[in-house]
Amino acid sequence: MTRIKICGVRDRAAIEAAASARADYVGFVFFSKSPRDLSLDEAAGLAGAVPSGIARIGLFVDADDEAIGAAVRAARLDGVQLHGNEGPDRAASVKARFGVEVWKAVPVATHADLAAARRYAGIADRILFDAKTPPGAALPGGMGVRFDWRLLAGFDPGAPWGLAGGLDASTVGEALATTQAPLVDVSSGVEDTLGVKSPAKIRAFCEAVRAR
Ligand SMILES: O=C(O)c1ccccc1NCC(=O)[C@H](O)[C@H](O)COP(=O)(O)O
Repeated sequence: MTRIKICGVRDRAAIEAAASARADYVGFVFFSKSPRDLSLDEAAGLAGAVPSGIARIGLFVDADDEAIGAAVRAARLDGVQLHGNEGPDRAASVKARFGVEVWKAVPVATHADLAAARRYAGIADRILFDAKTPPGAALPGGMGVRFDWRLLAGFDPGAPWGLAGGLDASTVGEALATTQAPLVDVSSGVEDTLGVKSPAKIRAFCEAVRAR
């Protein structure tokens, strides 16, 4: 069954919607430039609202150990998603130090970008293929940008993986048919406005995935 991650949750209604729609993961963003950024206190409060059976993944962009450690403890994170320029050595170091799952986001625009993913095989617990945002973009992810999913057809990164970038309830079926992704990750596609999750869109997204 395709796994689902709802990224960038900021309130209990989004967590409840994700839980009732049987999402597998919720993502907490720890990146001050993001409209989805959470303080440690906010994250700790939200973590308490996540039912067992849903894993909490913290998203970081080139963060240091101090920042990651504080968030892992405050939000009792099950995993860390590295969404910046972290190389394989940094991914390995985060895994060894914090003992949580490590996901590495790999930005994709062309076929050549896929090769980068293999550097994380055997190190990252999951590789997340996300669209490369345009130069000068406000954020390196979470912007509803998609890439050509056909690039992933038949590609084996050598590790568990997932697909992100520009997914929503109306596109995820085609994305899954094209890529056979074992996990899909969505943020802006289940929002009403930037950073504000829609429980109805979360439910519709999960239903579209499960309908496959
Ligand atoms: O969500 C953010 O604000 C964010 C900030 C910095 C790096 C990554 C960020 N989000 C990543 C995601 O939420 C997802 O992994 C992915 O990019 C999908 O986003 P979307 O295209 O909006 O569905």
